Amino acid sequence: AIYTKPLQLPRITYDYVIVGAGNAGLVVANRLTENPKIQVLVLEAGISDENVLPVIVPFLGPTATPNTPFDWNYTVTPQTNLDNRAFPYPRGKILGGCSTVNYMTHHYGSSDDYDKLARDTGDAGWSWNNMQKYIQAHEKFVPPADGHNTTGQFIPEKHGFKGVTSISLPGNSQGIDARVLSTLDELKSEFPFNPDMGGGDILGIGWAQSSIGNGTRSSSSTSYLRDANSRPNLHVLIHATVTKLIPNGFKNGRVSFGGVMFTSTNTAIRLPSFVYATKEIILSAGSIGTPQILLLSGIGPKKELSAMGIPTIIDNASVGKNMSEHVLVPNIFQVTGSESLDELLRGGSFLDTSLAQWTANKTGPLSNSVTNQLGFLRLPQNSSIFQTVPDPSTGPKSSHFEFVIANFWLNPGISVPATGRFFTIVTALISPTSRGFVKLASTDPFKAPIINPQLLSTAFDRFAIREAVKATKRFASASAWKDYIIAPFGSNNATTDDEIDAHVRSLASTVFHPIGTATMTKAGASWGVVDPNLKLKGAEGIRIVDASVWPTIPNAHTQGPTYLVAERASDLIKADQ
Ligand SMILES: Cc1cc2nc3c(=O)[nH]c(=O)nc-3n(C[C@H](O)[C@H](O)[C@H](O)COP(=O)(O)OP(=O)(O)OC[C@H]3O[C@@H](n4cnc5c(N)ncnc54)[C@H](O)[C@@H]3O)c2cc1C
Repeated sequence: AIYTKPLQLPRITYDYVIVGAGNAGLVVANRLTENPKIQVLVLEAGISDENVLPVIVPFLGPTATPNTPFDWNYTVTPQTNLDNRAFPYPRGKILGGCSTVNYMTHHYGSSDDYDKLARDTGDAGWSWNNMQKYIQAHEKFVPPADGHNTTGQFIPEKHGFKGVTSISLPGNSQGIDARVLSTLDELKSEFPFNPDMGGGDILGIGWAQSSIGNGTRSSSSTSYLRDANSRPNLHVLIHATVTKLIPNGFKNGRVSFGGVMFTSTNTAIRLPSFVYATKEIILSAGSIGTPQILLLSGIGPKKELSAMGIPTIIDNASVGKNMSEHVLVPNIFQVTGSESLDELLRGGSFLDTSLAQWTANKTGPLSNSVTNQLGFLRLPQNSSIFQTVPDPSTGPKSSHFEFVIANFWLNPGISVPATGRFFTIVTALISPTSRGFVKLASTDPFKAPIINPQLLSTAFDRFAIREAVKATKRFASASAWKDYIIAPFGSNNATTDDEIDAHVRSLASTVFHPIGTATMTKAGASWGVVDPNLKLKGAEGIRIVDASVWPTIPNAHTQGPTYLVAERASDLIKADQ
């Protein structure tokens, strides 16, 4: 059941308390309550996702953030290498977390990502070989909203059809789809077609897969929670902000945790409440929330904690560090004709008729995510940067940068101009070597932490994103675009390296894929926050299950890898029962 006030809770002690009803937390909640004897409470700071149109209608996804009631509304610190710009850094504050507010692109990364994770943690359980079975558990591949013939657009053997979360191919074909395919044919040595990037082979450009079913967003809330919500042993409290983890003694020579302190934002007086876990507390508050709660609880770098006046319970220098992100640069072109979808963003009659169509039968442009085709590409092996920097990709099947192709103005944070038609090739840096951090700005749990991803702070990152932008120019020079693209828009007309760097610095932000702030490492490693079983190092009773545990950012939009981590985490937790 979903409760809105602490007084509605049926008990104060549960087997497991999960902090955060987000992407990962609701997977664990579902899997653990498969056993009717296990009592699970999930505490979520955000609101219910019911009847919130921007999070239900796929194409409206980008309007779900920033600066909305279901966003944490964070801002990154001014980024030195991006003209000192600070910009919004959305995170979902709603049932389903970021899976409810994201752009729905869905896949799992390269098989190399998982094999590297297995090597780095010394645990073969994280290898691609073992992790693939969780795709079957997680994924319910369904027909696209327009019911078109999908032969040749994906490889069925790579997918699950009986899992929980609906995944589909694009539900509304676009005028540019054929132009993209023709470009892949014409320039196949640089931009090969990938018949299916949903199963570990990500290189090349192909059809996007999205967490959409029946023309509607499929989030961890609409799938894992809805699936399990009628179970009497699952309890979810919303409007509940967790402020601290409470120790209850020592076990096996380590500090043991059993209590969770939280404050309801839905009561007249904000007083702390307490709940208890007899088995484990599962921290699933995401890459920003998880380190914030650890630090508020005295788990983190002693120097930082002491400076804030917080007594150190576990001195761990890695908490909040190793933050890694995919840098995003929109490369916008002006186009002719009326094929582009910009009118939807301008809110005129096209939006009205599209919304009426979506309401009537969940089809049309609004039933789709922002992209029909995307892909992952490598820098050439003889690139000059590799003379001084080792290849940071997770392996030969992994990429250095990504293209996301959108038939409209896709520039997160900057509104579409009042007139004009646009086409965007978004480039993203997929193998960044920059590392940033999250740390407390205040001991007040209701104050946002300091978030500094330190984007483009290495020579490799600046080189790779520059080369990615150059690649978009070669892509757009194919004959398929000759009668469509009029000219590059604004700073996208850059040609020299210096001009491209200026274009990047002035427009770059991120794909909102933070990971690494509670990194998983080998049990005896000198750094890291959790061990390969996702248990908090130096503690008993706490596991961390969310995107923050990834040591290296996967070759994916991060919801898919987060789902797989949460599925395996559920098995690890069950194995200890
Ligand atoms: C705008 C945007 C677009 C994106 N687009 C895509 C995309 O297209 N495809 C893709 O794969 N990925 C995308 N991502 C990234 C992806 O959604 C996330 O990486 C992933 O969902 C993170 O899952 P998580 O479980 O780690 O965290 P979350 O899903 O963020 O879950 C954390 C939960 O914990 C709650 N919480 C935090 N602190 C507290 C607290 N103190 N007390 C109680 N509850 C708390 C939060 O409210 C949230 O519900 C996008 C993200 C954003 C923000």
